[in-house]
Order: sequence, then C-alpha cells, then structure tokens
Amino acid sequence: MEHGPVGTPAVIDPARPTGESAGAAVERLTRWCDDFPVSGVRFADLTPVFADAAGYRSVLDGLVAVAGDVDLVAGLDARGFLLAGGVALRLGTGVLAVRKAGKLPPPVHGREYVLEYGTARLEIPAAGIDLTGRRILLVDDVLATGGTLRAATELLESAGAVVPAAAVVLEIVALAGRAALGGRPCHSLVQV
Ligand SMILES: O=P(O)(O)OC[C@H]1O[C@H](OP(=O)(O)OP(=O)(O)O)[C@H](O)[C@@H]1O
Ligand SMILES: Nc1ncnc2[nH]cnc12
Repeated sequence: MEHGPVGTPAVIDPARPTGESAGAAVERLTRWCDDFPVSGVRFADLTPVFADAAGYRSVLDGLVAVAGDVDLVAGLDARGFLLAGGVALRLGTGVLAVRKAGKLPPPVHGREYVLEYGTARLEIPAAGIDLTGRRILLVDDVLATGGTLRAATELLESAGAVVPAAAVVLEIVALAGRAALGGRPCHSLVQV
C-alpha cells in the first residue's frame, strides 16, 4: 500500500500480489484465546487476519481457488459473512447470509445444531429466494466440531439447493469436524 501526503487516502493496487500465503497470514495474525467463550475452549479469532489487507486478500485468494463450479456463495453468521461477500464478488455470483436464529423476518427455514460451546440455530429465508437447484459454496472462517457447517449444508439442501463443497480458512483438526461432515467435501486453507 502506498501513502500520499498526510490526509490523502491510501492507494491500493488490487492487482499487486501480497507475497504472503494464507497459511503465513493466519499463523501471523490469528489470536488464540484461552477459555473463550467458555472455560476449556481455546478459541481461534481470525478477526485480525481479515483486518489486515494482505491477510484478507490471501485468504480470499485461497477460498476462490478451491471454490469450484457454483452459482451462489453462502456465508455463516458472523465471520463467514466477511469471507462470502469477497469470494462472491471475485466469482461473479450473488451472496447469501446464513443467519443465526431470530435475525430474519418469517417465513424461514431453520435448523438446530450443537457447537463446542452450546447449541444454536441457523436460518435462511423461505420466501423471496428460490434455492431449488442452486449450486452453493458454503464459506466460513473456522471448522471446529463441524456442527455449524453440517447444519448449514442440511438447511440449504432442505431448501432444494446443492452444496458441492464447503471452504473454510482454518480447520482445528483435533475437534474432528471433518468426520461430522460425513464425507461431504470441505476445503480448509490451513490446518492446526
Ligand atoms: O465447527 P463448529 O464447532 O460448528 O464451529 C465453527 C463455528 O464456530 C464459530 O462461530 P460462532 O458460532 O462462535 O459464531 P460467530 O461467528 O458469530 O462468533 C466459527 O465462526 C464457525 O462458524
Ligand atoms: N475453538 C474454536 N475457535 C473458533 N471457533 C470455534 N467454533 C467452535 N470452536 C471454535
């Protein structure tokens, strides 16, 4: 990034390669938080990765590279939204927010699921968008136990969509999320 005189906006060249891999950016910038949100959980917070221009670009590049043939990108509430919009823009598709419960006006399709630290429910609109036959890439920041991605996949499938694959930035291998996905393809850019 180049800076002009003080007070002028930074100039960003979108074509310039950052030179840093997604793996290096995630390792450099991920904030690991012990006992969050509950005791015993070591939480991977990728917020600093996305707030870093090189980091954000490298993870978007990585997700786009594994996206495959899809016509819609869906992001998981909440950090998945930051990724899905960028990936969709690069792929030339639309973007769908898969929301946590209570955020969307009815009617909705919903699905409960279990995470490392509790239970939750995901929802998508049941009106206004026809997902029948749509090929959807699911995008999120972290694959941990797999409960979120599994529920989102089942939710989209129940609405008639096809989910050829999911893609995440970071996979926490010890939490065995991949097994919970029951063989459904999931690309992860970085595994810890
Ligand atoms: O593989 P799993 O065990 O299901 O966990 C992965 C999910 O957990 C985190 O989200 P969280 O539900 O904490 O929500 P947030 O993005 O709103 O913080 C993360 O962003 C994933 O969406
Ligand atoms: N350890 C963890 N870090 C980030 N997101 C998570 N979701 C579930 N477990 C998580």
